[in-house]
Amino acid sequence: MSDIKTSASAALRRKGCADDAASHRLRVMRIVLALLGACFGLLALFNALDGRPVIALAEFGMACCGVLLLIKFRSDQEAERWALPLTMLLGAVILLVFWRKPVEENVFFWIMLMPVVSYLLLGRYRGLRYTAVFMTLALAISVYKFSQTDIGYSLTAVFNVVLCSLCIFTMTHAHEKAREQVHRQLTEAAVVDPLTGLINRAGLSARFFDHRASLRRHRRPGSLILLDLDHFKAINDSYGHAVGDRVLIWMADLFDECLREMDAASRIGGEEFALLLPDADERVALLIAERLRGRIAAGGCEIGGQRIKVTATMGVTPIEQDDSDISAPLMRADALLYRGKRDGRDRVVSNLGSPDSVFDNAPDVAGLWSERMHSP
Ligand SMILES: Nc1nc2c(ncn2[C@@H]2O[C@H](COP(=O)(O)OP(=O)(O)OP(=O)(O)O)[C@@H](O)[C@H]2O)c(=O)[nH]1
Repeated sequence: MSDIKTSASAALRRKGCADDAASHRLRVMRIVLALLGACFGLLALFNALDGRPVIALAEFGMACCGVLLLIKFRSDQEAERWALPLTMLLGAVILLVFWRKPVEENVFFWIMLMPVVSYLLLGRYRGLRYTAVFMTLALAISVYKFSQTDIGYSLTAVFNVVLCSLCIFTMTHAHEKAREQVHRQLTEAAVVDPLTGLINRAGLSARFFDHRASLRRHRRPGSLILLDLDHFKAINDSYGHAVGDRVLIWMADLFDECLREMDAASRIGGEEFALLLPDADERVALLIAERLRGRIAAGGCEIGGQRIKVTATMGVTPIEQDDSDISAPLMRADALLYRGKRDGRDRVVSNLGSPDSVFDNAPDVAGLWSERMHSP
């Protein structure tokens, strides 16, 4: 029903506890830049003391670049944008030094660093492609250099570098794959209710932010239905907790049946559900809530051959332009829901009035419903 993965990362990002791909990249990039700055600074110092001022100056320039970029990179977007150019620049510098220097085995160490850096900065797929290209070029340069007479390193050294690089390449790939899997699982677990498979409040909050962006950009309406099962404690007491659980799952299935792809159904409490309906004004949301209420009350829930009477009370509210987060519409819907509970339960309450009074003289109700159910 909802794009759980998108919700998950967005929810975590907004909760500030994300190991989301972009913020992971930003953190890694800052570490890489700090290390490069320090390494080039040290190399510049050694070369200056060793009487090689030109190289020392170039290395000092690289160290300054690293530090400047470290100060500049503050946002996830910048990290995403600069990850590839930075990796390419570093790879190009290493290959250039390797190509230019006739006797320089030290460059081998830097070559072996590249798989790790590219996987960390580019992720699994781009890291794999980039490392493959980089390693092929490095190997081609080694082979070319062997064809030269002034070669400064042995075939054994090259063989060891190739083996070591392959090991690092494979281990980094395996590690990045495992990290991504764990990240995905954790992200999903953080926003999915394990019993019903619906998103939880964090997931709903993420969907709300997505919806709010489109609400502000395109001025599309949106509504929220807060639904609470009536006397659920009595169901648990009469039939047992396991049957209560089955009723909750049945509710989730019902949402799957009655809502569209773009709607977000969430379980935000024990027997409390919130339905975020993008592109539905208050009137349409009221109609949907009333149809849903009718479906729940009419059929009841059949579990293990016995029919369990289930009813629900709902509060319906439109999403307002200035709702800064999901708690604002939730509070409004909760007040309406409370009114419904107080007035006898098994009803839908909105500020428009009762569904009967709103739809009594509306010949377009069936059309409104079918139009909504057939849109994506
Ligand atoms: N089976 C099951 N029961 C749950 C779960 N989470 C909460 N509950 C139960 O849901 C019941 C909620 O009871 P109340 O808050 O009194 O609400 P209610 O009985 O539905 O009464 P009203 O909301 O006033 O109509 C409690 O008995 C909780 O133990 C769950 O995951 N599974």
